[in-house]
Amino acid sequence: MRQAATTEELRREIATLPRPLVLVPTMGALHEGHLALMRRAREAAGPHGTVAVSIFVNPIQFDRPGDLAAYPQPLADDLAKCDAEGVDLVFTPAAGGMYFPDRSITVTESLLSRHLCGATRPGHFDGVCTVVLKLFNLFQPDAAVFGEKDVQQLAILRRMVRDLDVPVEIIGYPTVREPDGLAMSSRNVRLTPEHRADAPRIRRALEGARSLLQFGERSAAPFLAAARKHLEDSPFLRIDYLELVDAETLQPIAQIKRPSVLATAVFYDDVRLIDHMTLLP
Ligand SMILES: Nc1ncnc2c1ncn2[C@@H]1O[C@H](COP(=O)(O)OP(=O)(O)OP(=O)(O)O)[C@@H](O)[C@H]1O
Ligand SMILES: CC(C)(CO)[C@@H](O)C(=O)[O-]
Ligand code: BAL
Repeated sequence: MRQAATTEELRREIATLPRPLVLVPTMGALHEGHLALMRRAREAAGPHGTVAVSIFVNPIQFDRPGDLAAYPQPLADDLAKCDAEGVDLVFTPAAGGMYFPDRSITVTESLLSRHLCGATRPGHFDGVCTVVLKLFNLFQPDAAVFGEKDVQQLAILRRMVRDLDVPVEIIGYPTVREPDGLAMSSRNVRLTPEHRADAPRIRRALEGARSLLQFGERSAAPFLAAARKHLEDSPFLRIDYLELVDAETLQPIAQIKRPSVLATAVFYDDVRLIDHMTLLP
C-alpha cells in the first residue's frame, strides 16, 4: 500500500497508478461502514485498477469547534485497516495541509442544503463540497464511493458533479449497521454505555413511523408525530431535527406522493448522530 502525506506526493503517486481509479473519501476512525465502501470501490476499479482512500478531518465542515477537537483520529489503526482491505493508496494530509491560509474560494450549495443537516450545521455542506472538489481535482478519480447514511451529502455531491460538470461517477452505498440497528458512525465510540444502549431507538423510531405506510397514511404529520414520540421517550437524547422531505429535492413535504426521506439528527450530550429512512408511497 502506498501512502502520500502531501499534495505533491499524491500527484506523483497518482501518475504511476493504474486506471480506473476509485476514491473513497473519509475522515478516518474507520469502521465496517468504511470498509464496505472500500470493497465497493474495488468492485468498481476491478482487480487491476486502483482503490484510493483519503483520510482528512476537514476543519471547514465543522460547525462546532468541540466536535472537531473530539473527532477520533486513530491513524495507525486506520492505515492497518486500509492495508488489510487491499487499498492501493492512502492520502493522509496534515491538518493544515489542504488549504492555503488565505483561501478565498468556496463551493456553495444553495438549495439541497436548506434543510436537515444543512439547516442545523451552517456552512457544513459548503465545507464538504469544497474539500470533495479539491480531492477530485487532486486524485482525478474515475469514480468515488459515498455512504447513503449521509443522505443529504450524497444528494448534494451528485448535484455538484452535475452542476459543475465534474467528470467523476458518484457511487452510493447502503448504510451499514450494528447488529442492534444503530447506523455505524465514527462518533459512536464517544457515546457513554447508557447512551449507546439507548441509541438503537433512532432506527426503531424511523421504522415505527414507516409502518404507517401500510395503513394507507400519506400525510406527513402522523409520520413525524410517531417518530418524535418514540425519540422523546428517551430520557437521554435531544432532537436536533426531524423532517420529512422529498427524496430528490430534500425540501419538506406535506403529503407522501413520491419517494421521500424521513431523516433525523439527535444529540446524546454533545455527540450528534444521524439516520434516515426512505418512504416509498
Ligand atoms: N454506517 C455507514 N454505512 C455506510 N457508509 C458509511 C457509514 N458511516 C459512514 N459512511 C460513509 O463513509 C464516508 C466517510 O464518512 P465519515 O468518515 O464521516 O464517517 P462517519 O462514520 O460518517 O463519521 P461521522 O458520522 O462521525 O461523521 C462517507 O461517505 C459516509 O457516508
Ligand atoms: C466526504 C467527507 C470525507 C468530506 O470531508 C466527509 O464529509 C465524510 O466523511 O462524509
Ligand atoms: N459524515 C459526515 C461528516 C461530518 O459529520 O462532518
